[in-house]
Amino acid sequence: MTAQILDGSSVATQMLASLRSAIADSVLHPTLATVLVGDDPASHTYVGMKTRRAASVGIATRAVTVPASASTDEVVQVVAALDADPYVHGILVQHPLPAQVDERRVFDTIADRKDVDGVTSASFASMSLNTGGFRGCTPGGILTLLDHFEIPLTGRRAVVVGRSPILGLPMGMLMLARDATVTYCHSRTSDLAHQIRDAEVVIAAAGSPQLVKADWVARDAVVVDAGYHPGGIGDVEPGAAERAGWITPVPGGVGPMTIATLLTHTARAAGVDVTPATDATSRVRSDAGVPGSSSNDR
Ligand SMILES: NC(=O)C1=CN([C@@H]2O[C@H](COP(=O)(O)OP(=O)(O)OC[C@H]3O[C@@H](n4cnc5c(N)ncnc54)[C@H](OP(=O)(O)O)[C@@H]3O)[C@@H](O)[C@H]2O)C=CC1
Ligand SMILES: Nc1nc(=O)c2c([nH]1)NC[C@@H]1CN(c3ccc(C(=O)N[C@@H](CCC(=O)O)C(=O)O)cc3)C=[N+]21
Repeated sequence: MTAQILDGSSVATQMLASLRSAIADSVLHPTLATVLVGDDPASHTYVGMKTRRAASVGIATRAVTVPASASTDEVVQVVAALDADPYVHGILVQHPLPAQVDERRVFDTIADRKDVDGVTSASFASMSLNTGGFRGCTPGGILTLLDHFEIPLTGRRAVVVGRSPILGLPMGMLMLARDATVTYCHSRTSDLAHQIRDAEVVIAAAGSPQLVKADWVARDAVVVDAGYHPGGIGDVEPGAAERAGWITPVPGGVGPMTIATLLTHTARAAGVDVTPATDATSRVRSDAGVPGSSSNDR
């Protein structure tokens, strides 16, 4: 049996279609500012993808680039100016920033109402405490995807591989808020294979190509591969699809959901009424039904 596909591309396309009509029906002109520090080619590619996708739904973008040699204060000033600009509704500061820049200070300069990427300390607290605000785009997009396919989380053993502040850490907190039993693995975890063999839900977000081996994956597990490496390679070995119950493809899984979530948040930050049906990111519901008991063959 091969896994069923958590098709992020198709869900993202539906979200973008609803977004496009909601924006067209409004008098508002949502604008997203992207801040790119340095000249990392991959980061330019991501920002380019976001810009094109934004244009396709009627969201304007303003791309700000800052030299790779910039200090923390210089980047903070750029973000503060965007905070003060009434024509900018959302701000995305592309991660990672150069080593000399204090990423946390830069993120925390973003005003809460403009934090459409969900990266500030305040947004992290809201995600953890379930008190509103914008979710992180990648973790929020993953949760929307799991909800779309009605994957239950309540009571399930979920393992997150990675604990970065924009992805792994908030992902685990969101699943905890949904009553999963969450375990974090990271670079100092000594028994990664064992942890994954025991997991009913695996979120791979380590940034290490094919780190998660196919034969670690439990039968019928839900596998979300957030890794994204050149050549369409994820953090999970492709053979995992032979064992998992559900799996995200790379490409076509988490990536498109991240962008659709970012753009939905941007429209909402501008005041566009994006109905909950098109966006589960603002909705917190309790899981219907009983968690599936996936049989581990160890
Ligand atoms: N598709 C999308 O929309 C997005 C995809 N990504 C992708 O997700 C991946 C992770 O991104 P990001 O969180 O920003 O990355 P970071 O490099 O910031 O964090 C990686 C995390 O993985 C952990 N880790 C690294 N190596 C191992 C290992 N061998 N075993 C266990 N844990 C490990 C690290 O542990 P420690 O804390 O101990 O250092 C760290 O917590 C990347 O491939 C990135 O490209 C990211 C954002 C969006
Ligand atoms: N502050 C911040 N927020 C981010 O959300 C963020 C970031 N920094 N830094 C970099 C990572 C990476 N990232 C991706 C988004 C979409 C795809 C995506 O759509 N990928 C397509 C592939 C498209 C193609 O290959 O042409 C897919 O997976 O199907 C990939 C990667 C967001 N990131």
